[in-house]
Amino acid sequence: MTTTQLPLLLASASPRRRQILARLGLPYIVSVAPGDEDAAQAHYQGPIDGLGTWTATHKALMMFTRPEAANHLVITSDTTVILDDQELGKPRDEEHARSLLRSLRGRWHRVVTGVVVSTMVDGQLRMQGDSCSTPVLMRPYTDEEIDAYIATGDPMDKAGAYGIQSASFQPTERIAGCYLNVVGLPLCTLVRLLAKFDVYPASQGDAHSACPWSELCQIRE
Ligand SMILES: Cc1cn([C@H]2C[C@H](O)[C@@H](COP(=O)(O)OP(=O)(O)OP(=O)(O)O)O2)c(=O)[nH]c1=O
Repeated sequence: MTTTQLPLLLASASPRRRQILARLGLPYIVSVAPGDEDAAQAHYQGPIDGLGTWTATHKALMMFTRPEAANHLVITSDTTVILDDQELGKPRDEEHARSLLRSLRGRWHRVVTGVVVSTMVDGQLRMQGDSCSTPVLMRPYTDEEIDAYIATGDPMDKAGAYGIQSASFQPTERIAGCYLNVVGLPLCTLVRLLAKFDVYPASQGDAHSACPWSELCQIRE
């Protein structure tokens, strides 16, 4: 079987990633990689910008412990929010969310998403990974806005405790790169990785946009 014929499996619990991947027009199934990502990340010792790709690789390896991953093209990714060379992670609780949002207020930081595409065919693992980095400037939101946003529950499953796509909070003032990367799955990076397996999108994206996939995917929650 060639990799072109392998069905896609998105190994992710993130509803955003599911929505974004659908834009390629390719059929895919979804499963969730087992394991504790935080515990795994505690062993990481490389440069902070490599953490996303390292964690996406870990998620792929965990996924291949499951029988459903065999004979699939498995997509994993991990989004990290980096402020002053520190990875902020997801909030542990509301107080942590408040402190993360205060530390980001009015500041430029980076959102780095690592993406890995991999296959296990006849016991042979093949893996391609890369990352995408987007500088993001937060607007000077007030403490009251932070509290109102936390009350929605939205920050709790998100790196850095924010969703750029939040229509009510709208936390960012400017971004200098890929929007979908911030939401969790840079299609530009993914399309490049899929091409290494001879898999190409069924849909074309908006060929006139700087990133052909960005305009299509302005997800709002
Ligand atoms: C910064 C930012 C992050 N996020 C999300 C993307 C990711 O879902 C999440 C970061 O956590 P991840 O660990 O990357 O992903 P996940 O745990 O949600 O899903 P899985 O590991 O199963 O694939 O934060 C946004 O939705 N908007 C944003 O603006």
